[in-house]
Amino acid sequence: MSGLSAEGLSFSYGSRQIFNQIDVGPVKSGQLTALIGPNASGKSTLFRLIAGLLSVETGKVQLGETDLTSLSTRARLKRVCFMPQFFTANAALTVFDVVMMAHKQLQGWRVSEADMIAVGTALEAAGIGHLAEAYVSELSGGQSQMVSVAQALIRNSDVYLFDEPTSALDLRHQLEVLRQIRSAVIARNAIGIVALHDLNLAARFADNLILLGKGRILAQGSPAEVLRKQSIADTYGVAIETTTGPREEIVVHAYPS
Ligand SMILES: Nc1ncnc2c1ncn2[C@@H]1O[C@H](COP(=O)(O)OP(=O)(O)OP(=O)(O)O)[C@@H](O)[C@H]1O
Repeated sequence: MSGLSAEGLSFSYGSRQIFNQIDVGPVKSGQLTALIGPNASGKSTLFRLIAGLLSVETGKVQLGETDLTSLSTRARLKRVCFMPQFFTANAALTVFDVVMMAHKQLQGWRVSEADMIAVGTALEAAGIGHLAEAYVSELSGGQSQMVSVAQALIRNSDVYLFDEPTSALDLRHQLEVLRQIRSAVIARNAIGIVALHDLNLAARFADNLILLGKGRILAQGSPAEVLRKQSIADTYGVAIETTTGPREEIVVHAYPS
């Protein structure tokens, strides 16, 4: 498998056009890419189109040599794992149950000892082993988000799409979850894209950024290439200054323009 790319992608919700013939990527495997852009710029819609949860009007989504738009839903779901922005699950299930369901999805429901161990290990790795027996209806917003990340990372996919996986997390958990996502994507040589609003987290954890604005790809490249004063000012309507942090990462300081 090599990169993920979209060519000539068009999509509308009814009469409302969101994308008109856009090209995305190629997004490389074995590194983390952050999808950034203001509210309503189309990040979730782009993820849903890549995952096949929405159908493209024109264009194709290519994973290496494979045109994903030509695959069956089942085949596509096996290759592309999408973590949505909002967690939904049946309230009568425990955290262990819902992570097991994600693990067994598309594989059949015979649960082996190895499956039990895999889920327990995934929960420990996600730092939520202590929540295994908790009902999902009793979780905080941040705990639910960590369960969603565990559900995604237990899957064995070629492409992982995370829609704002840290929006409900405290500072420590933001860093921990992004570290975990980044290591998993690199270790599996997978394609990983994380939609983020926090440009500093994007600059720190992602190798490449894609800047989306008003349904168009405005920039793609390294944090230094994408986080430029003018493009951020134009896209977000704020003034920014950038400095270099202690780990050579770009740090964005934003001010109302
Ligand atoms: N089901 C839908 N029906 C109609 N319009 C929709 C639907 N979902 C999203 N939209 C519209 O599509 C546009 C892009 O929305 P999308 O959720 O993809 O943006 P986003 O960049 O993920 O936003 P945010 O950062 O606020 O989560 C918005 O204008 C939104 O109102």
